[in-house]
Amino acid sequence: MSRNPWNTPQPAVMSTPVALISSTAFSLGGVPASLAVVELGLLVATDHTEPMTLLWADILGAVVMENQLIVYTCAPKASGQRILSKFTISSGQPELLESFAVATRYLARYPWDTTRTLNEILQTETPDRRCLVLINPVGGSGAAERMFQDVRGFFDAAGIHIKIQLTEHAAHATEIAQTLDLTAFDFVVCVGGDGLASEVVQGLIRRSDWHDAIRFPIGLIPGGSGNGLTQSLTKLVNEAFFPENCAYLIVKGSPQPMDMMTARNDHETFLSFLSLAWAFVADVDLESETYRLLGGARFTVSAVAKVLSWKRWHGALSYLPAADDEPTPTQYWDALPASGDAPALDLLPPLAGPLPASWKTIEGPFTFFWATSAAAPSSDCHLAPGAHVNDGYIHVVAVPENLSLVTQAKILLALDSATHLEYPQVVRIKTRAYQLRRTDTNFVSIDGERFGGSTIQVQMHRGLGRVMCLPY
Ligand SMILES: Nc1ncnc2c1ncn2[C@@H]1O[C@H](COP(=O)(O)OP(=O)(O)OP(=O)(O)O)[C@@H](O)[C@H]1O
Repeated sequence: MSRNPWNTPQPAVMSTPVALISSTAFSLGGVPASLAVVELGLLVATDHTEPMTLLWADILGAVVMENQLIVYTCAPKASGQRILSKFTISSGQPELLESFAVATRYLARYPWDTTRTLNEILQTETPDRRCLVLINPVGGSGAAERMFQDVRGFFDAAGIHIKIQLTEHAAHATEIAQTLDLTAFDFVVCVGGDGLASEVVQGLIRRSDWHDAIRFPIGLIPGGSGNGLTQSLTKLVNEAFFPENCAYLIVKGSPQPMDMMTARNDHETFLSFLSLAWAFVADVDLESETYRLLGGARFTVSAVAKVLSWKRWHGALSYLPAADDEPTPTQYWDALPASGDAPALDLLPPLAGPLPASWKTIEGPFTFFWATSAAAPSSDCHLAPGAHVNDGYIHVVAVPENLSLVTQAKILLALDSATHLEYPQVVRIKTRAYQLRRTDTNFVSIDGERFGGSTIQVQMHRGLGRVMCLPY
């Protein structure tokens, strides 16, 4: 169950609301109206209509224009998609309008707290926020720029100042993140796929101030072909998966801890926030580049070609098993001081050395291997139901055996509905550190990016980074 305070079911109308401020000096559509700031939202009433409540959960902000209070809301439609709309109410009393606007902006941003007095709220101008918006113009089907224009209103309504920058080439987002003045913005928004966000993460972790930089909050709008993190986040807080809802999570949200993993081979390290795919999935992901002109269909075409190729991947998975009764992993920053050149790798054995006695090993051949920190490493694949972006665990889903063409196809098709776990050939493992030793020389795919090496080790760091989201 989500602990998100905004998402608890709320009645549209309060029966006995206690008002923080209320006034009858308003008019709505030319008829006298009353407006009250109550626990659930703004309560509006006229003599001619049923009272209605604009919920704080849906309100993004408010401004005063001439003699009007304009409240921006984004209640979801039946499909769950949030739609930006304006509610306007008039009054001839400018100070009253301003009081309601200040209180609305405050309560739209911070959940109701009875310890704050009206005076405190009215004297606290909610600070504006600033964000850098990075857009990958070639991500997915190339529609990221237009997609951001469609959701930009959510940022404006919430009073967030934005600076837009289009990425001009591969690795541009890494360069930007490496030199970004972290004091100039409150967070960065990536409009693209997981690959764009991954580039930002690589830039942040390569800085000399990495221990501050890696906690710089990242928001995501799904404008790529692989949008696993946004899919996983929306699921966690019971939001529908639409670009508007992802914008809502950013503007109504605050920085939330996000697990990250260090992957290493014998010559480099890579910081991942989502997943490592090897075998079938990695080959399909990386080879689908060849079919980019086909848009989203490129993955299907690439997958069919790969199933028919009858390829198998040889190697061994070794991992630190998680005991059922082990204590919850400690958040990285609670356990370790901000020191060293990079996140500490205390759970991994030397790359060429023997494995710890407590580790287990599964030998291949592997047909399927995907390790994820979130439930959905890709928007249409519910790989590890129940996995949480801040549970401190890596969830490995693998098939360490040969499969018939038919069973392989059935398991792949079952990923969408998470029924793949019902197949006895599918193994699910929970771990904080693992090693993959393999004979093939293909790249694995980490958050959509290529990574090589015959031996790859991965360690989880619980809550190392931060993502903009509603509390989860
Ligand atoms: N202007 C650009 N020109 C070419 N490549 C770019 C540009 N901007 C970003 N990229 C590259 O695009 C890659 C993929 O981006 P992104 O994840 O946003 O989209 P995607 O369609 O989901 O990608 P993927 O190919 O991983 O499925 C990034 O890793 C980045 O290197």
